[in-house]
Amino acid sequence: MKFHSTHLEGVVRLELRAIEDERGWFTRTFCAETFAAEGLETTFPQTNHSYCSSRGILRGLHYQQAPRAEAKLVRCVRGVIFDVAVDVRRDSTTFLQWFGTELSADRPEALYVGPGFAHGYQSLTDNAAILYQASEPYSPEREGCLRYDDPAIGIRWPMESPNLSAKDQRTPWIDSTFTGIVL
Ligand SMILES: Cc1cn([C@H]2C[C@H](O)[C@@H](COP(=O)(O)OP(=O)(O)O[C@H]3O[C@H](C)C(=O)[C@H](O)[C@H]3O)O2)c(=O)[nH]c1=O
Repeated sequence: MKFHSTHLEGVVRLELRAIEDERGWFTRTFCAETFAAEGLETTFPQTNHSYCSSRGILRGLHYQQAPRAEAKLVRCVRGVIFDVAVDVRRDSTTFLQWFGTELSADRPEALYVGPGFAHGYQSLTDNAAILYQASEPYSPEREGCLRYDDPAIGIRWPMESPNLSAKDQRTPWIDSTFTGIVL
């Protein structure tokens, strides 16, 4: 696997090696030793699988605050999604900057989103799904939310008028009182 840095320190694109044969292909999606050598989290006590029945669904953007700030290793396992990370680390030089990338189940790739980033994704096909490992257990009491269309962040999503959960619809835009999180 190859690790490609992004303009956000802590968000890394993974190019996985597909070993092909007449049956199909095999790829390793995680390796503690390799991740440790890259300075990435290596312990993922939880794995989540989320499915979007139709294109245009947008989940997020969510993050967990310290001491439950979590890294996520995201793989698209069905269809195609647009995956986004937003830097919410208070003292970061890229505070509130975002990175987005398309992930496809047909390509051996993943996105590592480190602690201190809000994460969200939009389904670009019907029946899209992601499988993602989290470095902290689910802690709703520590959850923070950013609105997908917050002008303070300016994310350019591929599809307009997304289908949101009630929780995400209720999420307000941030104002000057939002100072991010400290890890
Ligand atoms: C995340 C999570 C959720 N839940 C329960 C809580 C709700 O009853 C139900 C759906 O939760 P929610 O609407 O927050 O799911 P998403 O909108 O997909 O949220 C996710 O969206 C973006 C993409 C993320 O990166 C986070 O992992 C996560 O916040 O699953 C759990 O029981 N455990 C969990 O780890």
